[in-house]
Amino acid sequence: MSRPTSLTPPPDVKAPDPHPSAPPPGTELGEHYDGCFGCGEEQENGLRLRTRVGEGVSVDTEFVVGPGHQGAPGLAHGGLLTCAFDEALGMLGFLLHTPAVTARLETDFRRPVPVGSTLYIHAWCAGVDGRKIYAKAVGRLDALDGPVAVEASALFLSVGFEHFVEHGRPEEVRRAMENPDVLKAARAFEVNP
Ligand SMILES: CCCCCCCCCCCCCC(=O)SCCNC(=O)CCNC(=O)[C@H](O)C(C)(C)COP(=O)(O)OP(=O)(O)OC[C@H]1O[C@@H](n2cnc3c(N)ncnc32)[C@H](O)[C@@H]1OP(=O)(O)O
Repeated sequence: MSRPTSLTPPPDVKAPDPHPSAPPPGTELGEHYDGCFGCGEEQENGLRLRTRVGEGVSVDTEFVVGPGHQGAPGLAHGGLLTCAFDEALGMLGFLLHTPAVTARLETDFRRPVPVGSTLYIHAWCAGVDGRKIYAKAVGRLDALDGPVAVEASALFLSVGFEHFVEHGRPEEVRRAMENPDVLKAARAFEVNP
């Protein structure tokens, strides 16, 4: 089946406000699940990214590129850079108060990202149209106003928590639901849409 390719919201769609219960700017959003490759503390080989809430529906994520993230010698692997962007963009759902999954993600690599550098990723929501969440992100090298190295555009789709329960391997889903923080987040989304 052919899919629309546009990652731009329809012209009448405006950037949304954060949900009233969204944490204020400056708040560090913890890991959403300890086994997550992007942010989980228990994921041995993961990126362990940390994300802070920005103004409006936006977040800031830092990716410190280490020797374990190489593609070419001394340079970050493009797939891992895309992963860091997916993680940052995925966190926007928490400010909109809806669990959401990536449907489409396009990454533009503008400059090589060397090992030892920090990528400052700023991600924001450009619009919400029904279940569709249009999001953008830019990653700058070594400073908040550093040169642009990577840009991304994405379409996320809001899903219910049943998406994860139905599709995830039962062992991990069960273990995640035993974590009071995950359970609390799931309940908050369910009772306070
Ligand atoms: C228990 C622990 C919980 C922890 C929670 C943590 C959450 C955070 C995790 C964060 C981790 C980081 C993030 C991650 O890594 S998320 C992991 C990577 N993503 C996935 O695994 C998602 C896999 N895909 C799906 O599950 C389904 O395809 C989804 C749910 C996305 C849509 O299937 P669904 O049956 O629901 O919807 P639909 O097919 O009727 O489509 C609806 C509309 O959308 C349009 N459309 C669809 N696809 C595309 C596309 N590719 N391009 C353009 N448009 C697309 C479509 O045309 C239609 O438009 P319209 O005709 O209405 O105009």
